[in-house]
Order: sequence, then structure tokens, then C-alpha cells
Amino acid sequence: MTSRERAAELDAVDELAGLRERFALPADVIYLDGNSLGALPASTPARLARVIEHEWGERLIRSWNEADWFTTPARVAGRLAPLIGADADEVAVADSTSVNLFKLLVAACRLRPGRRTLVLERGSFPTDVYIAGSVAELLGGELRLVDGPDDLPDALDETVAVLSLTHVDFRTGALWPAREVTAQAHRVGALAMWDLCHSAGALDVDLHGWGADLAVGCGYKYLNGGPGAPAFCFVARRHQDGLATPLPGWHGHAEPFAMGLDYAPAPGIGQLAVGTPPMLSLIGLDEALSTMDGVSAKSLRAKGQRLTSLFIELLDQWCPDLVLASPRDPRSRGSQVSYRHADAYPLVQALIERGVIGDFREPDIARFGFAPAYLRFVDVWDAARHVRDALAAGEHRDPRFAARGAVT
Ligand SMILES: Cc1ncc(COP(=O)(O)O)c(C=O)c1O
Ligand SMILES: Nc1c(O)cccc1C(=O)C[C@H](N)C(=O)O
Repeated sequence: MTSRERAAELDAVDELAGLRERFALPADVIYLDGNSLGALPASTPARLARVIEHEWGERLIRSWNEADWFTTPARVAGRLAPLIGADADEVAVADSTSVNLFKLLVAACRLRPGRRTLVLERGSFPTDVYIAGSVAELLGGELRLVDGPDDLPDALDETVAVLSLTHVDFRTGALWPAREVTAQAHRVGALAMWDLCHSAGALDVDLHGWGADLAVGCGYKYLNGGPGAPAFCFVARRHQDGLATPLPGWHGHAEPFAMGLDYAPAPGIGQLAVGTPPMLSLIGLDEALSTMDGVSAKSLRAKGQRLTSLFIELLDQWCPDLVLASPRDPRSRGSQVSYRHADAYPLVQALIERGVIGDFREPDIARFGFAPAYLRFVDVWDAARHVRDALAAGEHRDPRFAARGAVT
């Protein structure tokens, strides 16, 4: 790929090209941070304005029934399920990923009585490790951390209740082979749980195909639900009879308005609801998922692989000294590309000033996320060009960018 015209040709034959206009992206920005906060769907402002002004403002409490607020979580779960290879009644949309990790890690230990070891990867997103550590402490169990796939045979034994892994490494984009690793956990009788924060909406997640037991993920990255949009949980149907949440809130009660003092769980996945759903955020997620209606996870994944491969190919040519931190094989990589660089922080700031928004992750990672729903191949070409030009101009050494100001 040597000319921008070839990138434009790829856009011309891209079957997902039409999706871009469903998003409201600033004209002067190339947005490579959809793996942290997804873009705004064009129809979300009007939908939320209607909900605020009419459903909340005019109809007030009546909207819980009239506007189907009570059934919205299940409806949103139904829209999300096909993107993660699950059935609608195996998915709950509620709370944050952190809270859902807590609910499902405790539930996993309860589904495997007598076992109290939780196995996680040291490089997991930190919240996963914090929550699992707390669950281990509360249950009098052990948190065992592995460094990678080679450690699994030693770490997995008959004491393990659950192996919980982040499907895509948030720093490097490296991907766990989910089907094989799920089977490995099952061979010792453990459950396999997947954190899909960096997968849902960009990768061909296939929870049924993998044989996964449990999963969590967030709604505000590639699913574009908006900042702090509710997260999701998945519990395979075969585990739902034995499911026992540690957070028995009234929205997960079989009869919330009976207001009885005894907790009776709602059937199936329903008990994973806890308190009142954040309706505005939830409806934001509903609207965002409606922009993906009919879009297959497979086609998103295929485009994401081509976008990331093009970025790597261009930077290999133009900046051969850059150290790729992501796997070269697109099948082993999520929808992001990361580079290690001594000046990664100022480099990212310089790029942001140029309108190319990626992010920095400690200690030395410049991270670029490629949301297949709204990025074009010409964006990839332009972004790579900016990386080349910023480095060539020494902008990463500009003292203006040295001080760590931004936190995201
Ligand atoms: C892999 C992963 N897990 C968990 C989280 C935490 O999600 P939340 O802030 O919704 O709890 C994030 C992002 O913040 C993440 O990237
Ligand atoms: N959840 C975030 C937030 O509240 C503020 C800024 C960034 C985030 C993120 O989601 C970060 C993201 N999980 C990551 O992979 O780094």
C-alpha cells in the first residue's frame, strides 16, 4: 500500500462503509480511541432529548410502564446477544464491568462448591485483579496470577473454581485463544469467564462456540453506549439454575413490587439486576446497539483485522524503528495496535494536537484502537502519516508535551 488512493479503494469496496454516517464524528479528528470511549451515534442526542423531555419531563413516573422502562434492560440484552454469540436470555445489562465481575466471580465460586481458587492473568485490566482479590479474601480463597498461556497447566488444578481472563490485553491487544483456553479450564472442572470489554462490538465473540461459562463486558467502548453506559454479564443457560448472586437487589427480585423482606431471585439471568437501572445511559446503549442492527460480529472482526494490518504495514515502511507491542498475526490481535516508545506519552499528546486521538498506557505504550464500525481505511493511512510526520519532526521531544497532564 503506497498511496492514499489505494486506501480509498479499500473504502470503496468496504461492506461496512455505510455505518460511518450513523456516527457523529468531528471532521477534524481521526478517532483511534474507540476502545476506551466509543463514538457518539448520530441518532443518540435526539433519542435522549425525547426521553428527557417527554418520557421523564412530561410523563414522569408513568414512563416506567408507558415507555417500557422496566423491560428496557432485557430488550438491550436481546440486541447485544448476537454480537457476543449468546442468546438473549443469557445476557443481563446492568451496573459496571467491575460490579459485574464481583457478582459473577462470587457466583462462579458458588457454582463450584469446595473450590476457592480464582486464576487471573497478571496483565489483566487492574480492576479485574482488585475485584478477584477481594472475592478471594471474602470467601477465604486464593487468587492465583499467571503471566501467560504457558503458566496455565501449572495454575489449573482441582482447587480452581474459575479461570477469568481478559480476552484482549488492554495494553498490547494480544488475544487469548478463548476456545482452547475454555476447554483447558473445563478439563480440571473449573469455569471459564471472559472479560470482553475490548472485544464486544469489534471481535467475532462466540461465547456458545467457545463453550464459555460466564462473561462480562462494558457498553461504552466498541458498543458506543456513551460514557459510563451500563455493562453486561453473560451466564450460560446451563448454569442459571444454580446461579446465586452476592448482590441480591430488589430489581433482581422475582416480584420487586411485592416489597417482601425475603429475597426470591428473578428467574434465570434476571437476578443479576441489582438496583434501578440508569435509564438515560441504558437508552443511550439501546440507541447505539440499534445502529449495529443486522451487522455481524464476523464482518466487524474482518474489517478490524484489515484496518490494524494496514496501520502496521504502513508504519513498518515509514517508521521501521518503532517497536510493535501487538502481535503481528491479525488472528492473535484485537482491534488495536500498540507501540512501545520511550517517549510514548509526549508522542500521543503530539498526535492528539494533530487531531489523531489515541492514548498512552503505562509504562511506555502508545495505543491506537480501530473501531471497525466507523473508521475508514483512509483514516488509517492519514493517521499513520501523522505518526511518521510527528516523529520525523521530533514532536515527541517537544517540552510542551512532556508533563503528564491528561489522565486517560
Ligand atoms: C478489560 C477491562 N475490564 C474492566 C474495565 C472496567 O470497566 P468499568 O469501569 O465499567 O468497571 C475496563 C475499562 O475500564 C477494561 O478495559
Ligand atoms: N472507563 C474509562 C474511564 O472512566 C475514563 C477513561 C478511560 C476509561 C477506560 O475505559 C479505559 C480502558 N478500559 C482501557 O483499556 O484503558
